[in-house]
Amino acid sequence: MEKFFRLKENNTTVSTEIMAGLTTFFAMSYILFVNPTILSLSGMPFQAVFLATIIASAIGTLVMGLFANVPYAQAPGMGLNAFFTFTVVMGLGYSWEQGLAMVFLCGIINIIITITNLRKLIIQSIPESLQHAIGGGIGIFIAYVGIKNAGLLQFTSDEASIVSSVVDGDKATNVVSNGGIVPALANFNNPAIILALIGLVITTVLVIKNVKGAILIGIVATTIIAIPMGVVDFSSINFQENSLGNSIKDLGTTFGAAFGPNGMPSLFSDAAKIPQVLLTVLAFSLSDIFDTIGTFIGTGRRTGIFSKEEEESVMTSKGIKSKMDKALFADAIATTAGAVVGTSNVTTYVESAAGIGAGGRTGLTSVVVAIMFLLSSFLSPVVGAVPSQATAPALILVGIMMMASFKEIAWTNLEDAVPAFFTSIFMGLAYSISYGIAAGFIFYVLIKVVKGKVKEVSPVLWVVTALFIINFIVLATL
Ligand SMILES: Nc1nc2[nH]cnc2c(=O)[nH]1
Repeated sequence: MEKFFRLKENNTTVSTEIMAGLTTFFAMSYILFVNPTILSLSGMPFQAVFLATIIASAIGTLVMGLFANVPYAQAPGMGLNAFFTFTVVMGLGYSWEQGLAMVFLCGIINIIITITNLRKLIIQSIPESLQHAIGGGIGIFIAYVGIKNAGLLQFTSDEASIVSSVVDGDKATNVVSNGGIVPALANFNNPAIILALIGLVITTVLVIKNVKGAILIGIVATTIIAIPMGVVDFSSINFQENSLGNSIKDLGTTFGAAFGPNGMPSLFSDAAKIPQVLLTVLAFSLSDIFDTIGTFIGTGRRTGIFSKEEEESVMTSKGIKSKMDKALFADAIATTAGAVVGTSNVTTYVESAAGIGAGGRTGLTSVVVAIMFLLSSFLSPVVGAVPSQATAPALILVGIMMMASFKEIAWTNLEDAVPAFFTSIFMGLAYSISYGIAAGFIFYVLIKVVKGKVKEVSPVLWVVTALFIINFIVLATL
């Protein structure tokens, strides 16, 4: 174990890595239930997506741990599963099988740009100030995920602002609203939100006091407190209905569906639709590629998981040799594997920062997360019992830690501050890592042009910025 993961060299121990793995797993375990909920709205069977989520996350996370030896975990991303269901299937009218075929193509593009060093060129082209902004922005993003999961905010939409809604019986299951939706502080009048506050206080105190395992202790303590408060009810767990047998039976429907008659072949049968198919694959790819790059730059820099020398060797070395190369490769193959089993894009999760914050430094952390994913195929009801209010404080605190990158940005110089704002704060508000990066790039290029400093914009940055603009125009007109 010591030799394989080089624990001593990375200043860590087996117990720290296990604690970090559990922390990351519980911080991201919501995806086991949220991903099937979102993707099943596209017509995919819930139980099949549940198992596909586990299989794809476990494969991606294991490769990350065993091949790259870094403490990152993977799972289907929350931005792209919504894009899959609400834009590609419901909006553009593709079948979910065709959607999976597009995700598969996106995975192949990811693999190609990773092994041909194109991804390194892209990373190299991101200006230093924007790299720090991405780091701090991911802090805002993850803290915002935590604040929302804790239930600290409520959103009210006036009727005129509702763009579309899905209604099931007398219940709206999905509502899309424009800017007329307004966030506000929630009312502290129910046990769930009071539990979130208790969890936040416990975790803050433990973190400030530098207690070992603070974040995981916070999650466990909050879950235990949730039982007498009635937020978690173990007696209502239905082991029968959520059995592994049921999920395996259903998996046959999604496994390989990307290549069935309703999938890949039908995607290219109508020549008139091919441009739209290619642009949709481009939208998937841009978002996926920049999400991962952002997550690695944002979380790896500050913690030293990817050292300065490592980053430099990434730029000069050929092939897949450095840790970062291997991590990017592990990320690239996970989306492809996910499309085969039946889920939208699998990506490196920002929640990995929670385990890194708890001291995780090697692939052993990821192996623990992968084992937990596999175990949850048997124990899904128990995993589901950890309430989101218990993991939310971990996300908020880790987000705060990541915002330290902001100190590297010259906020008083508007030439730096404007792109940094869009890359970071807007990333959180738009709830998308890659669209934050896109907005940051666009304003960076604009400002350099206006200032007569065009030479400072690398060719790769020009191309990527142009692709993002095309992407936004296409999404607006589809
Ligand atoms: N990097 C990343 N982390 C996530 N955690 C939850 N959803 C996402 C996502 O889309 N990207």
